[in-house]
This record gives sequence, C-alpha cells and structure tokens, in this order.
Amino acid sequence: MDARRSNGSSLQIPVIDISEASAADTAGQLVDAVARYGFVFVRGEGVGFTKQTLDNAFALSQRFFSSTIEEKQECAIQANNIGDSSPLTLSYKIPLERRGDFKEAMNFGEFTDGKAQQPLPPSLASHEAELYHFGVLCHELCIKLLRLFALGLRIDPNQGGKDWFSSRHDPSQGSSGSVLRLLHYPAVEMDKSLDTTVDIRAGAHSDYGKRQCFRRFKEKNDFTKGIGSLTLLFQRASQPGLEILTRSSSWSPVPIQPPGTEDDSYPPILVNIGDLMHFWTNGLLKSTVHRVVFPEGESEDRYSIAYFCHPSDHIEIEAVPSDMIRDRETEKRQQGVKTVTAEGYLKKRLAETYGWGKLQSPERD
Ligand SMILES: O=C(O)CCC(=O)C(=O)O
Ligand SMILES: [Fe+2]
Repeated sequence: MDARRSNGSSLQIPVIDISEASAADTAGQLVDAVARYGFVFVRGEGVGFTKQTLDNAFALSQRFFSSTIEEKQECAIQANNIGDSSPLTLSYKIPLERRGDFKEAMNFGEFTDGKAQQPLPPSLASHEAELYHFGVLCHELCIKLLRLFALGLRIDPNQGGKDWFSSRHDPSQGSSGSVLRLLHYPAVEMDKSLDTTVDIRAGAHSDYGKRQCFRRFKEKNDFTKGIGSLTLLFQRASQPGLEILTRSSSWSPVPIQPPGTEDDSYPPILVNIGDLMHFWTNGLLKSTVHRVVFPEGESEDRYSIAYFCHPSDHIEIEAVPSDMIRDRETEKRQQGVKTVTAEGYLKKRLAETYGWGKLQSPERD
C-alpha cells in the first residue's frame, strides 16, 4: 500500500445529536461509533456552541496567524524554555514521516480565574476573555461526552457510574494538561518544490499529548500521566484534508459536512478518542491514527481548532469498572491477543517521536 495515498472514499462516521432527551440511546450510539472509528461527529444544541462563537474563534485564529513573524517568535521563544511548564508553542508536533509539518500551531494551556497562565501574543492580548470562554465551552462539551461514554459503557454505579470519567476531568480537582490549539495550514504554491506524495500538512499521529509525557518521563520516569483522553476538532466548511487510518490500513478522508448536515449553520464538531481513553477502555474505544494532507490541485489556507482534554494531573490510570471492558479483557486473553500497556505503548511512541527507535504505526488490536 502507498501510505501517502487516500482510498478516496469518505468514511461513514456517525453524526449524533447530543441534545436528545433519551441519553441512554445517545450514549450507546456514541460508544458504538468510537468503538468502530475512534471518531464521531456531534451536533445540535447540546454541543453548546453558537455559530457566532465559532466564527469569532476562527477570526481570532486568523488574526494571530496573520500577525508578524516577530510577534509569533516572541511567543515561541518564551514557550520553548527547557522545562518550562507553559504549553504555548509553535508547531511542536513531530510527524512520524519526519518531514516538517506544513503548519503553524498556537497552544493555550489552562486559564486560572479567567487569566491565561502564559504570555499572550499582542494580537490576542485583548481577547483573553473570549479565549477563556471558548476553552470553557470546550471543556463543558467534553464533560458531557465523558458522562455519555460512561453511561454507554455501563460503568458500575457503585464505583462512579456515569461520573467515572468526568470526575477525573474536574478542574476543581487540580490542574491538567488540557490544551486549546489554534492551527493554520498555510496555502503553499503547488510547484515542483512541494511533493504531495511526501509533504504533508500534519503527519500521521494519534492524540497522546507527547510533550507532557516527555517532560514527565524526564522528570519522574512516569509514563502513565499527561495523556489526552478526548479531542474536539472544529473544522471550516470547504477546508478538507483530515484523513484517518482505517482498519484495512488505508487512508480515508473525513468529510467536513457529512450527509444530512449540509444545512447546519456550522460543520458538526468532530470528536476523537485520545490514547488515554484507549487504555482506559482496553482498546474498546479506539485512538485512531490520523493526518492532514494537502488538497489536490491548488492549496488554500486551512484553519482548524482542536481542544485536547486531559484528566487532572494527579489521576492514576486504572481499569474502568465496566463489565464491557472486563469481558473484553477475558475475550482477548482467550484469543491469545497481546494487550499493550500504557507504559509499553508510550515508551514506544516516545522512542518513535524522539528518534530512539524505528518508525511504525502504533499497535492496534
Ligand atoms: O487540523 C486538523 O484537522 C487535525 C489536527 C490534529 O489532528 C492535531 O492537532 O492533533
Ligand atoms: Fe490529532
């Protein structure tokens, strides 16, 4: 297989309205969708975003990315101090392909009492409240989704039930590695210096929060912390490029406005499972490898916004108390399937990222 080429056929990723009253049904549908694809679209009033809020957030993003290189570098330098806990950086994701990503990224860590805990770039300094508000809406949506996942997984009510995941992501319990990221993939002239069979806008990866893992690994030799559980992805109409690696190891484009959502005032929000949910659920919910490619023909600017939701820093990884997950463990053992531990998996990913080993796709069951 040519890993660079997509099979061209969009996946039928389910679109779920999370405003509906029958939460149990919704929860079951969500779990089924991410057990299959690792991705699901959510829409409806339940998502908590208005068109205006999303338009404003993308306007801020454009404002930042069109600011001068000096202004951007100012942020990058402050963030890149070794050992700095500031999550602000420019384009830190290292692609598995090892050819630089054709993208810029601006990360915001958690806010305290509505205030950013990092220097804001001049272009955004007067928009702190909007950025904070956007991050709050993202986190609230994640909490809602985490409750639905817990419900769909039928987590034992005596051991946390529907609050099992959400209580581990409660900001009042302490800080977390959650990050709001603005992304910009600049238009690039499609001349012969760009080779779209090699060059890529965002290299293949699953969402695992390696920066935090790396830092903690260095400091505490602790692999099990700083892993993202859920990602929200906001895309713009007519700015495609996201692809996911299917079970048959081919790349499939993810539609921006899947069938039935063409008349929505903004594209449905894409949710994907991070590596932590994958571990927590013993691979029942899938953390799927994805990437962003250049479009065919002329490239245009592409903007997206991602929210990486992490549990509180002190949370330990332990088995989710659900029969669905316990049964799965037994089933796998009976089939002689090798399970991957959080530590083993992260060691492997860090080795890949930082050049300590050979590149390969993450293990999948
Ligand atoms: O921009 C996109 O569509 C995807 C971004 C992404 O996967 C990431 O930043 O982890
Ligand atoms: Fe991602």
